[in-house]
Amino acid sequence: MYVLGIDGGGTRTTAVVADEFGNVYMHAVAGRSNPNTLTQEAFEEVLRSLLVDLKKQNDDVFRQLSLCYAGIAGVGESGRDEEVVTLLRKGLPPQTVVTVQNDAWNALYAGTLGKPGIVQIAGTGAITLGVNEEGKEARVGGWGYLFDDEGSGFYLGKHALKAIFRAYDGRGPETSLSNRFCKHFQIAHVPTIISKVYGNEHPRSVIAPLANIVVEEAQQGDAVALAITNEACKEMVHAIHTCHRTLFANNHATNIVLSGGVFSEGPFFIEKFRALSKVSLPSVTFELTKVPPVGGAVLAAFASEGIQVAEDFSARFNEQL
Ligand SMILES: Nc1ncnc2c1ncn2[C@@H]1O[C@H](COP(=O)(O)OP(=O)(O)OP(=O)(O)O)[C@@H](O)[C@H]1O
Repeated sequence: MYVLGIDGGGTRTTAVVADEFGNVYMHAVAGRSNPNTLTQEAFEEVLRSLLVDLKKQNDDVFRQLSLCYAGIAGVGESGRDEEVVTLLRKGLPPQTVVTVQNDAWNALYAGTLGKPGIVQIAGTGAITLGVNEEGKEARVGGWGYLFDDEGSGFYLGKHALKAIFRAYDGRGPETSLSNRFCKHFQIAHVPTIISKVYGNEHPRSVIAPLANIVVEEAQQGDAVALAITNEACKEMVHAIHTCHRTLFANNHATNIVLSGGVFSEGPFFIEKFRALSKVSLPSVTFELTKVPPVGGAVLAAFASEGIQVAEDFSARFNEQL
């Protein structure tokens, strides 16, 4: 069975046609596709060009597409799902069943390989989502960087900035983050960071990338950086517990997937998550995604029809992508 998976993000949109064995037939990339940050024409053009590109690559397979699952950023809360379904239908063969969801679901299935579970995403922003065996869905957090998004890159960066200014004043302990941030911004003194944060770029784009440094310093043993990452993990585990309680019995053997740039140093976080939930959620397992998000979209398409994929799906998919 041929399936089209689409991962529409804030920077680019990826589409892949694959089968249940993980064979990849077509692969196309276009610009960002969050409908809330694009004009209607620009949004339609991204999806149209993506489908035209795929069709050109292999018209024979394209005509046989059974399912299309598009996980698109900004879709869900905005209530624009139906509009996106209609748009995709225009460019797809008549028999193709189209499903449109928020792109966070791609991340879940990229880890659970199509099974129920929970995903904790921590990129620039953060959100917790899950689905159970009955198809019930739950979402916790991710309501915006100004007051939510605990555990995100922005959260880590913001708390680290707070800490270096406290250290500068003598209100808080010394931290290696001060030197690291000065080097990062190529400045000599901590207060000069202010002009960088309140400069021309959006503060989120300046603050979130500091997360790499925070995690590096935490791994090097800096107590302040370590406390920030520990607090972030506690917050995320709180969100995971809340989501879990809504969907599963306490002793359910749930897959909890960690996805997003903040988890690049996977084992460091997995260990913390395990320790924090050892008593409260003894049967859960934490894991990183096994295929890229677009692979998660393909898996979500199969899951939506109750189709089991081959055991070596991820290995073949990753090899062929
Ligand atoms: N090795 C690393 N260790 C810790 N954090 C990292 C690492 N690499 C990247 N990050 C952080 O991950 C974040 C970006 O992650 P990602 O690319 O998944 O997010 P995004 O797609 O831009 O945002 P979102 O998922 O919120 O839409 C940044 O805050 C960055 O600092």
